[in-house]
Amino acid sequence: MGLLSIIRKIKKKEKEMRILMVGLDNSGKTTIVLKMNGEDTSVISPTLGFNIKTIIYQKYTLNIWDVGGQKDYKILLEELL
Ligand SMILES: Nc1nc2c(ncn2[C@@H]2O[C@H](COP(=O)(O)OP(=O)(O)OP(=O)(O)O)[C@@H](O)[C@H]2O)c(=O)[nH]1
Ligand SMILES: [Mg+2]
Repeated sequence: MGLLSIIRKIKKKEKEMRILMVGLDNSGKTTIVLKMNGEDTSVISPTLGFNIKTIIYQKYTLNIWDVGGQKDYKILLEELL
């Protein structure tokens, strides 16, 4: 199932949504976000805290929260979930 089908299924009416990227540190979360946005992925550093990137995908606005996977950020993640 593609990203657009998943989005359509979850929220048929809402055009803006928040996507939380979670996973272990060094697992490739930031790389995925950058790739989705067509950005360079040749130099990537561990995410400190979190970064928010807004991507317009067809008629949807996706606010992607890319959360650092290091154990120091587990408390932060619990707050965001
Ligand atoms: N071989 C390979 N390396 C990858 C892939 N995706 C990401 N990487 C590399 O893995 C490393 C970590 O990628 P990140 O995107 O920073 O991982 P992250 O999950 O955001 O890490 P944190 O921010 O620490 O939580 C980087 O050096 C990437 O270039 C992949 O599909 N294959
Ligand atoms: Mg990262």
